[in-house]
Amino acid sequence: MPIPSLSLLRHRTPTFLRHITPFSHHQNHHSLLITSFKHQNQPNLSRKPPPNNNLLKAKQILNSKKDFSTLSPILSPNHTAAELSDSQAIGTVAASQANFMRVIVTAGPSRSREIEDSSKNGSELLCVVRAVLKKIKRRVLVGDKVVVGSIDWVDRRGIIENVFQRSSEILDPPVANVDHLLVLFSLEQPRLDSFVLTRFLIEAESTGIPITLALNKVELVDQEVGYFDGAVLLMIIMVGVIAFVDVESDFCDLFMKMVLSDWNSRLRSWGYEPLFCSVDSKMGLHTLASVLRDQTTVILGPSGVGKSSLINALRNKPNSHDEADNWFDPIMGSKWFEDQRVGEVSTRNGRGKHTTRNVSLLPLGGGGYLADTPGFSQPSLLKVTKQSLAQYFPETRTVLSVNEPAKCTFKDCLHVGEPGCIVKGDWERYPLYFQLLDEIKIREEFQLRTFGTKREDNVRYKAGDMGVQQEEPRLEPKKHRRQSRKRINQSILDELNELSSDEDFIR
Ligand SMILES: Nc1nc2c(ncn2[C@@H]2O[C@H](COP(=O)(O)OP(=O)(O)OP(=O)(O)O)[C@@H](O)[C@H]2O)c(=O)[nH]1
Ligand SMILES: [Zn+2]
Repeated sequence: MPIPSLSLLRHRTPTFLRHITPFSHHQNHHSLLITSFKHQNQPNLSRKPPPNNNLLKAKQILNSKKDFSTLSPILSPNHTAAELSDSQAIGTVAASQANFMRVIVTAGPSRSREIEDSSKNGSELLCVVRAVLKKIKRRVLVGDKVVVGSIDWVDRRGIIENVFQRSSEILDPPVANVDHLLVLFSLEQPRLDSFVLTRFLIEAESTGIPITLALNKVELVDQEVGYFDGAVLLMIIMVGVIAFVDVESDFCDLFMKMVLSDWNSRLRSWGYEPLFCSVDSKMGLHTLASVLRDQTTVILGPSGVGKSSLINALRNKPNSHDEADNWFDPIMGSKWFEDQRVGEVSTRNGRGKHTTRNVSLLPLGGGGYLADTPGFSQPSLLKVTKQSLAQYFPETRTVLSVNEPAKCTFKDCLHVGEPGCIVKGDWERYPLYFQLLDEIKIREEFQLRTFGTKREDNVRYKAGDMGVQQEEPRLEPKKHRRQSRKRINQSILDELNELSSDEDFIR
């Protein structure tokens, strides 16, 4: 069986998305921090404490009350604005440009004389990152919730002093605290393809972040007569005649409804409730706007499906009379949040031209943020293992969780027809599951041969300081760093391509 997707991978940077558990990120970078914290807080029983230990401790506590950005661990989510000094605020990093971060204030100091009300919420601040954070290599990402200090409210400048614990993190584009993924496809130009859609959905599912599926360009469906073959087309016309519709005017409408309802029922059987929309005809945009409200959403989907167009439409249009629209107060002359560049779809292959570049969180009218991602033809699925694949298909996930006590006979069942397997083959995407499973198996076998271990097992967990779980690379003696990861991934892809062309040859 050919593996059509893989040849495309060669030319594109894959999108890795990952979802992280609290405390698991940044551990490598924070050994300095954690050690210093440990020495302050854990009594050293084997040695007599220095006489000024208590004083030192008290001073630290005082300091951290006044300004909680001293050398302390990542802030926990329950720190509140009440602990802020007058020149501090809490905000969200919305964009990063060279050495500057654009922070949008979400909570100002509560007892400030200058800022008596909460009117600073929504203010854009141009910030640099405090030198010590750079020294200890604490990366500040777009999406991070941060404490900004030394704020000049007139010039809108500040210094990022500390970062809050992240609830999630995706890798490409690097965005923290994403709470929603919008998988966007178009019905036409480029035409919706169930395998490509499945790859994007699996990649999105593997992050654990909630997903909304939206299908754009619905108005193009009635123009694309090639959608059905001749026989089906004839049937539709006959149905139209039988139903006494005015074929001239209503044929397109009927045709569109049939296509949409066909996709609707298919996608529902996959476990999704698709939203149909059109940036051009503005259909479905209000529904989308209300789904996105007050969340940080990252849009992903292939190139040319209309991600940038949708962002522009959502940001410029619905509810523009709402007061909530004015919550974002940019610095005069700021341009980073302005319209996203919309690409042209290549007339030759119906694909977009990869116009999206930097990642920014664009403030939405009704509250919340939306981030664009560059459109890739295929996500790599390099984070998905053959054991985890089934749980990223809602169809099998449901069966597996409903039958939790029963389970499959074998612990490591891959659900490909083993005796005693509770996953049956009566679902549309079962063949796609097989196809992806084959691809992942080949990749894992290759990794096993090359690394001597599977990629997932390259990481081991140990209980670190303060009970924090730490990730550590498990390196095979003398085996590590033989080849760069990039080269190994490239050779996996090369091998897969060879395999698929061999199979073509056998046919
Ligand atoms: N007919 C039609 N065209 C649309 C619609 N939405 C977007 N387009 C067009 O589709 C093309 C691609 O749109 P973009 O917004 O650049 O697509 P994208 O997904 O951001 O593409 P990348 O940036 O390459 O990932 C542009 O020519 C848009 O005008 C729609 O609802 N209907
Ligand atoms: Zn099974």
